[in-house]
Amino acid sequence: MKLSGVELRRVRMPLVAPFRTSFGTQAERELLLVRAVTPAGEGWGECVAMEAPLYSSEYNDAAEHVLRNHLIPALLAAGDLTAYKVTPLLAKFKGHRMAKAALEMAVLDAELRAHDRSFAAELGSTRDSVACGVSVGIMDSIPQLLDVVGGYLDEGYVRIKLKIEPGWDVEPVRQVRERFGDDVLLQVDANTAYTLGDAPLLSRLDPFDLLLIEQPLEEEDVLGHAELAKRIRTPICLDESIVSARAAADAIKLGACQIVNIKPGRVGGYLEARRVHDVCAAHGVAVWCGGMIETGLGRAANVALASLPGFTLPGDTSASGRFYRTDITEPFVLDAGHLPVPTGPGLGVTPIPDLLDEVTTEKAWIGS
Ligand SMILES: CSCC[C@@H](NC(=O)CCC(=O)O)C(=O)O
Ligand SMILES: [Mg+2]
Repeated sequence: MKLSGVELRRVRMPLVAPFRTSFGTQAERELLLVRAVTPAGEGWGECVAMEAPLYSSEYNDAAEHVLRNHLIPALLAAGDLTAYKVTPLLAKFKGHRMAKAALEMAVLDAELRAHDRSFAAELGSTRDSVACGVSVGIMDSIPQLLDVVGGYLDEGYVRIKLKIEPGWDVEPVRQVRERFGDDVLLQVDANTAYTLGDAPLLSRLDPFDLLLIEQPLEEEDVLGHAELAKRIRTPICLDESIVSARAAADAIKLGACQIVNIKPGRVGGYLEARRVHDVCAAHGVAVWCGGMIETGLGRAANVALASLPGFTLPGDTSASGRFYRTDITEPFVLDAGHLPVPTGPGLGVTPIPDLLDEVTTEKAWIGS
């Protein structure tokens, strides 16, 4: 199919509550949406970069700039286009995986809608719903944390993930275990906040039977994670370090991780995310679907991805209401701790025009 043009939208959505991680606190989500227009119809993509380069080197202004000036023009010039051609066509541009992922997602959505085929069918889904975990930010106090965790368990979430950082790690985990027991599936995410020298501290998490500790060290310290894995019992899961299927294979071979958090935006798209899934499955490594506070668009695609066979751990595929009072699509609502896998063509969801316009701060058209 031919790409007629692409609309870029900057969107700003308030969060229901501030979300604090080891790299900062967010009270709203600024993000970039991509609408790919073809003669056969249109498709939507969501860029998961943040307002500032705090999670990774990407951020919204840079994603918009590289899309507008390099990535979209390359696809406009390509003539006949399919989603599977996007990565090879954009390979000459280094990095910018989240920007590339958003563009590929929009082209894939347009193509699948035109063929009346769902993301789930295309990716290789084997389930019609996925078990959902929830990510809990760093709180002002332990009592506040326990209230929030209790609320999510009452809502039916099947797994709790606690954000940690030096000074907020062992004690919150101990208190959650004491209040809610040993049967709750519990894990922690450090977002690179520790160093190998913290191994003795991190080993104090071992008695709490955590599913995993996510990205304790900085993203480039793969060998450090391999060494840490020898010093603590809690399984190590990598997030920020895994930027491609090749990076996953290397990290697994080096013993740097026993579990992988897959985020399509971080690895350059849903097609590469499936390759990461396949590489991990080949090594017997469990994966789960991470989250980047997506709108219902990215959430729909993530739930489809999370229904592949190797996704054996609950992901951060929470309901729309975890972060947003009003989503820009029909909201994803938890049902007995699960979300249904969208079955409609493409993403299976589309933005609700009035709601999207309410949160749109800028629009730009690139194309004919
Ligand atoms: C937008 S930054 C959030 C990154 C963080 N994501 C979450 O904690 C899950 C957020 C979600 O549920 O969408 C992670 O490192 O895993
Ligand atoms: Mg993480």
